[in-house]
Amino acid sequence: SLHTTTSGRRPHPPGPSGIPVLGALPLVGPAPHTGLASLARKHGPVMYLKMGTCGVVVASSPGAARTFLKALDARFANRPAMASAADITYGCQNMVFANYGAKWKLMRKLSSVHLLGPRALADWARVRRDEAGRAVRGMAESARAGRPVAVAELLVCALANIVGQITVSKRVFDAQGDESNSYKEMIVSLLTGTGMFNISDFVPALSWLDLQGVQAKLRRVHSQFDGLITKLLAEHAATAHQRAREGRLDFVDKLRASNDQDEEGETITEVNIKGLIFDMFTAGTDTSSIIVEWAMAEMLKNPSIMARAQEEMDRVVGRERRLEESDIANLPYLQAVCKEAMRLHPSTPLSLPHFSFEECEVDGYRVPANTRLLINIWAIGRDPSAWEEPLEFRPERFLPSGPAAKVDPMGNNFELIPFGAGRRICAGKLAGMLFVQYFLGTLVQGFDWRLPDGEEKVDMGETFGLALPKAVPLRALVTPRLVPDAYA
Ligand code: HEM
Repeated sequence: SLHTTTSGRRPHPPGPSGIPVLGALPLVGPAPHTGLASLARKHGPVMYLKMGTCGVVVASSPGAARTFLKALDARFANRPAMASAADITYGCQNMVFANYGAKWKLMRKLSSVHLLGPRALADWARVRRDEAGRAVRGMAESARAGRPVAVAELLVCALANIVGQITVSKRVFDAQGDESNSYKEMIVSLLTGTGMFNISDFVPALSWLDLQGVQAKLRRVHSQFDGLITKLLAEHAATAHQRAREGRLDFVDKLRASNDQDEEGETITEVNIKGLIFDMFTAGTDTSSIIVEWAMAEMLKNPSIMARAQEEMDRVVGRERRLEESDIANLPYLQAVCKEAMRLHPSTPLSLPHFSFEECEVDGYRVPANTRLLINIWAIGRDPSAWEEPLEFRPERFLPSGPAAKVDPMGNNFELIPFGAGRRICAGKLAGMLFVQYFLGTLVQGFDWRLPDGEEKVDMGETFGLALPKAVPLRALVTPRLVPDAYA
């Protein structure tokens, strides 16, 4: 038949042929999400290519994502061994890069029960309200001083303080400034380093050369980060008695306690604990802040969208008090803005790589065992067969009367999968959604926004890594719009 080669085996899905050794790597270019999207326009939504010695399959349409993350989800639930990942994640003993197996399951379950599931999230509401309050006070101060607000830095700082409190009972940064800047730099270097198409990962024979210098840089940043985590854990140990006496255990306390219950013979080691803290600080902070920053940039570019969002705030919340999380359900336009920002600016454009256990068949083609799977979330959100005017920032499409009213981003509708889908879907999707809605809402309700004098246009360029932040961080001037008491 058409799909049988002379050897009697089915062929791989279509794709570009590359050059010796590097394969298709040079075709992908420095911004792989766009490079792979243009290759997919030529070769199709299920594309197979060689990157170095590795086989890679790329899904670039909602239908292709459904095939891999629903029909074939179990077979692709592993993670590839990546040199750049092993260097920064305690040899993949964290959750994000763990192989699909009993240890991963246990880490995921404990994280959900004690940190990221609906009940745990409700328990930490006070921490989020507190940090949003501090952020708002800091912004009111910037307003008085006529100083622009650096949106991403402000948010990363607030989110890291939330993560610090719920994992190890510690606010990690007292104020914005040098300390939070260096922390943000650490995260950014880690995310850009891991997301980069690292030649060593694809051509293991060349890995000792570290051609791009990625691993050396990652190892440096990682040892800095490990220093921070080690210090936090030492302080944490010193105050364990007090927390036990007062009955207010944090995530790390609960992880340790879970070992006494001997879950199916699996235990959480001290290295796993470090790995999980690392995951929460990296996966849990810059992802949400990137989306809020993009949403603010889009609204500064489109003032009528900002006006509509603020009009909704005035009607539903008023100006006498700050937004609360319980208001979000009554703010459909805010929700629509968040979805639209996630569609056009997903924080992890190629998701995280998956890896197949065994050979399988897709649309009559053969995908071998040990193939990497990339889901081009970025291209899917801009797919013209799924979205009207895909490049326009138009929150109205998600309103109850709009064409995408029923599309939710939680992994059920494959045209919008900012958190991925299936077994490996983002473990923090509820927290991420809440962070984005609550913090974006707080910024929009609390302040009027304008660009600093002399800046006429918002720069909308992207920087590619594992995450996709704005190339130029957004800075803007704010004016309070609530009664003064609301900022106290
Ligand atoms: C809006 C914010 C966020 C976005 C867009 C996002 C997106 C993603 C994506 C695309 C993945 C990969 C899914 C896959 O492999 O198929 C992922 C994995 C993960 N995320 Fe998130 N994330 C966000 C926030 C968070 C938060 C707040 C946390 C925790 C505090 C978190 C923790 C994780 C973890 C632990 C994984 C690995 C799951 C696994 O491998 O089983 N994320 N996220």
